[in-house]
Amino acid sequence: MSDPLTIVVDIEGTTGATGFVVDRLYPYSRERFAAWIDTHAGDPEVTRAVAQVRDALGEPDAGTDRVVRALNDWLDRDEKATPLKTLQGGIWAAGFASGELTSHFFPDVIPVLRTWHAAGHPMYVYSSGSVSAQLAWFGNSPEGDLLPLFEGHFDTENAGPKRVAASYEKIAGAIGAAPDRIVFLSDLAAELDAARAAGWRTIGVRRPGEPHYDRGVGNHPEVATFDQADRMLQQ
Ligand SMILES: CSCCC(=O)C(=O)COP(=O)(O)O
Ligand SMILES: [Mg+2]
Repeated sequence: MSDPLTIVVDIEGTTGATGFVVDRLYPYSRERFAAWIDTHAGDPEVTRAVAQVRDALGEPDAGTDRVVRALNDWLDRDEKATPLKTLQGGIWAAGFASGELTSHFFPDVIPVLRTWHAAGHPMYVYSSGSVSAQLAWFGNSPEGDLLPLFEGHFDTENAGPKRVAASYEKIAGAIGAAPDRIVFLSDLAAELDAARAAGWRTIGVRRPGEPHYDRGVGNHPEVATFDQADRMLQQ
């Protein structure tokens, strides 16, 4: 018998509502970028992210105001730029640690994640949200700490962009699993296409009410809930 499939999940639109991220988390970070950058000037993660913003702008001497403007422009366009995600991750992690933020999951998700873990499926997260954001998110769920369910976390910094096949090849190498023994669940066809191009199995999560619903998930096997995904994996 073959090893259990490795399951990799996206966050926004797949395990939780896009609206929660955009309406709750994004404003939370927007209000705090300037103070965060100025009060964490000695933090290497912040220094690196600010340098990446300056590089992207082509303005090596950009001050905090200019950097914050760039971050907010990316937020307005929902551009998943790595330095934006790094800085958001630090700000959100502090918000989760203080109890100001709690994460959000669709009601079908946590029970199925527990079932998959109990059945021996190694599970990972791959999100544009930074690894620090992911750790805070899964560590502070309405049902407590979900981190023990996962073997590891990938983001655009340690794996690369989510619409590029090479990122999935890199993750498969890091996990040490054969590509055709990994299944990726995401709400975005472009991400699923990239995973499939790397040889992964794919499941498109298409939830009524989500902003990407009308776009569909291309020609990937499609579910509306994690219960349906669980049944699909058992076939
Ligand atoms: C707690 S992670 C925050 C979500 C986020 O910032 C994001 O961009 C999610 O994108 P995903 O790749 O999970 O769709
Ligand atoms: Mg998503």
